[in-house]
Order: sequence, then C-alpha cells, then structure tokens
Amino acid sequence: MYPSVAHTLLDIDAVKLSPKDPFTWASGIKSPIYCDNRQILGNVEAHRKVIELLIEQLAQFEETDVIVGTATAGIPHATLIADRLNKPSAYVRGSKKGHGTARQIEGASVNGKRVVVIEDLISTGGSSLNAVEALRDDGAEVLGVAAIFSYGIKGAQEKFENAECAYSVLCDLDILLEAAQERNVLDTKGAGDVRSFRDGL
Ligand SMILES: O=P(O)(O)OC[C@H]1O[C@H](OP(=O)(O)OP(=O)(O)O)[C@H](O)[C@@H]1O
Ligand SMILES: O=C(O)c1cc(=O)[nH]c(=O)[nH]1
Repeated sequence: MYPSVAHTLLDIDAVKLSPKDPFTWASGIKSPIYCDNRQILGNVEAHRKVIELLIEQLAQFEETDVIVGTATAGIPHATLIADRLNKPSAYVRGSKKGHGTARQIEGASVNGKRVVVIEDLISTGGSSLNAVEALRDDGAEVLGVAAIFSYGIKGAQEKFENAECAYSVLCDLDILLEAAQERNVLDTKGAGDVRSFRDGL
C-alpha cells in the first residue's frame, strides 16, 4: 500500500465528508464519506502516478493478455495501462447492453485469455466481482483485481475469498484516515467515527 496515494487523493479533493447529509453508495449504503477517484482524471500528475503504481501492482499477477476496466470509473485507467503495457483492453458493463450487440463485455475478446480487472474503488466489492463473474462466464481466466482504493470492509474481503479472486489496492481507508489526521483534515474523533462506520458494515 502507498500512503502517498492517500495524500494524492486528499491533494486533489477526491475525499468528501458529509456525516449530516450522507452519500448513497452504489450498494445503497448511506455513507458519511465518499472517495471520488474520478477526480484523478482532472490532474495529470495524479493520474500518471496512479497508473504507474497500478502497473507496479500488476507485477504480482502472472503475465496478462488483456487489461479490463470496470464500467465506468475503471475504464480510463485500464485503457492507459493497456497502452503502456502494449496490450489489448476491454471493459465490463454492469449488465448486458439493452440494444445493439447486447454485450456486457466490450473491446478485446477475453475467451481463453488471462485478464486483470482494473477497478477504481472497492466498497462492498459487488461491482468488481460482478465484472469478474461476467469475464469468467465468457471464458476468461481472471488473475485478479487491482483497485486504487478500498474501504477495507470485512464483507468485501470475504466476497473476494469466496469468489477465489485475488485483489490488491493502492490505498485503503485506514491509510487515508491517518493521512487526513496528519494534515489536520480530520481530528481523532472524526477519524474514529468514519472507522466505526466502516467497521459496522
Ligand atoms: O464495491 P461496490 O460496493 O460495488 O462499490 C464500488 C463501485 O461503485 C462505484 O461505481 P458506480 O456504480 O458509482 O459507477 P461508475 O463507475 O460508473 O461511477 C465505483 O466506481 C465502484 O465501481
Ligand atoms: O460505494 C460506492 O458507490 C462508492 C463509494 C465511494 O467512496 N466512492 C465511489 O466512487 N463509489
């Protein structure tokens, strides 16, 4: 894990706190914190750094044939990584498209290929594992998921274990809270409240 990634996320104001008016996550969970990694796209240096570190993380997986992004927030990162590694890329929609080719996986063919999934963020892990399932159904060997940030929710870890899917992240909530405290963005109580929220999920 990279504490510097937590500082980058704080530098670019990707982390929002709103305990009184909680955010709704993709899972429907109401949360006092939202980490908007899409903001990385607006900062060239931050994006370069994240891409380099994600590529470093991919070294732990076997040789990969296709770099796959999750729709939508994983796509720009996967596309850049694939370009740097000179590999084809694909992306996985949340569900099959309702018109046209009716595909869920777009881009490079994944059948019989070793793939890694690039995700921007893991909360419950539902979105990442939905993509993993679609890829496996399509005949891919999924080597693992690499994400920028994870909340470190216990249930998410269990879901990955049950799905027998490796994953790695650049930064998690605990590292982010430490960085936020170092910068006086959060005091001990504020950080404790966010940690308790996560631990209660
Ligand atoms: O681990 P989970 O509980 O599934 O939550 C994390 C997912 O939620 C967000 O995507 P969102 O659905 O907001 O869509 P987007 O990528 O199109 O912004 C995020 O980009 C992850 O894909
Ligand atoms: O779970 C989510 O939907 C979610 C949480 C978060 O902090 N950031 C995000 O982009 N999505």
